[in-house]
Amino acid sequence: MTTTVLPTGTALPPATVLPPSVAVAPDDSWLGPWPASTRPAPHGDLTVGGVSLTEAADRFGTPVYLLDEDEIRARCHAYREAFPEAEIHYAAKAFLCRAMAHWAAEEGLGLDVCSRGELELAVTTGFPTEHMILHGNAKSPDELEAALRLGVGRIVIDSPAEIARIAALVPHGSRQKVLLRIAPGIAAGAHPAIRTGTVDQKFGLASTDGTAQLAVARVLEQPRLELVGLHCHLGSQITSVKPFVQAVRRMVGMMSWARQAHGVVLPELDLGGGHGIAYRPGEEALDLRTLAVRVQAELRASCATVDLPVPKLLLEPGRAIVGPAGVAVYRVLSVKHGGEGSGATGAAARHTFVAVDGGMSDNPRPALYGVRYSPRLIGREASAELRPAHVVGRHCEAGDIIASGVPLPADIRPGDLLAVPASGAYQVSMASGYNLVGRPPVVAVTGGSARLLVRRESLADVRSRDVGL
Ligand SMILES: Cc1ncc(COP(=O)(O)O)c(C=O)c1O
Ligand SMILES: N[C@@H](CCCC[NH3+])C(=O)O
Repeated sequence: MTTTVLPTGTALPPATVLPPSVAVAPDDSWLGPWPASTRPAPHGDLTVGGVSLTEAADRFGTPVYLLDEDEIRARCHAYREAFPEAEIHYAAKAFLCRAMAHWAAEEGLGLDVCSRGELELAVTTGFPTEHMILHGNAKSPDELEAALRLGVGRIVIDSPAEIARIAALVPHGSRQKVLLRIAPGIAAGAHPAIRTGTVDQKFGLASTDGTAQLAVARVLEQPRLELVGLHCHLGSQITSVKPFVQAVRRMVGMMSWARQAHGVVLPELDLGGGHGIAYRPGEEALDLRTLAVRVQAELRASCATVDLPVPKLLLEPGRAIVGPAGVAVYRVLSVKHGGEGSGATGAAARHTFVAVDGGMSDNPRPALYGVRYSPRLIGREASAELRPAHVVGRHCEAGDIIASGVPLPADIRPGDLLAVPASGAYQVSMASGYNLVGRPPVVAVTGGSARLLVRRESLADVRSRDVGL
């Protein structure tokens, strides 16, 4: 895996001049890397949601994450339209703050939560707990206790041991709705670390060796558990419809088995999330409409084949709701050129390194999965020719790389601003305290105004947790 080295394929000769027009926002497609509201503005600026990115950088400091509220709402709406009979639960792990929970609720989405933190933050916004699904391959006793106390709608059982554990927490006279997470034996997802549909990994119960079948029987024996359906989540950043169609077939097969073996007709099928987005110009996203047509048609057909009533479909998209709505803005802190000779890859090359004031502490995805982004200069007209540069973070690791070989003006310099599209998912939510630089603020933009949702983590925040000497 090439996560900590610069890929040799991007080592363009220093003299290579790329075509003068970088793919300029806005992208026509709502699945493009920039939010649909993105517009060019004077002096090389861009606006998103009517808000100037350079003004936002000045007002909130950098790095800063902007979320286009209308884009998020439109994406929630698009899911509801594409799957009119399904329940759509936004996967909070992609990004959660109170405003995000509020938008999801207002747009008629439920919430997939996987920790007590996510659950209780959403509860503080008044998010209805009956529209929440609790996940987790290792739920703690206090998480389960909180979920039951607060009335979470469904709990997804992810291991045999959980069955009796959850049942024991359900008060006398009531029943908890549960789904069983199945590992359907399908390999899909952009990186091995985010493929969760295969049978030999930590999520779900394998249907190939009888583990899942035994778990169905055990759940049905528990009078305080109501088995409402089966769940699977294949993985993340999947850009093809095929694995989802295959999953429908396998899951319906399993539901058919449950009826034959136990006489139960399970009313729900949860297919999880995993819908891929474009991170760079020209990259493919999963097409929502095609997904909707193919999955719903397969569900009807598979059920008809085994004479099962069509279950209610549940989906849990995270990235596809919030990812394309986010833009990260960084300030350049230093520009330097690598020396002649071998770099981290061992290949002879001389690269330009543009270092910004954030990096793997606000976006660990490049270091985790070897992915690369497509930053662009904002805030000044650049007449210099475009040359390939590596945009790197400020952290103490050579693998802290945001982009490789992206075209930037040859006179890029400290003080310049770089904006990175498709930054709404799994960046702020996976931000860390590395090097104690402080996690960045999150700002909502809509209708020409910007409002702070999550403030920057300060030295005072860090000090307040540090209680010993
Ligand atoms: C159970 C479950 N549901 C939904 C999601 C959301 O995935 P994505 O953000 O790729 O749509 C995840 C994360 O991959 C997950 O683990
Ligand atoms: N964190 C991953 C996706 C995994 C989603 C959680 N199951 C990403 O950044 O792409």
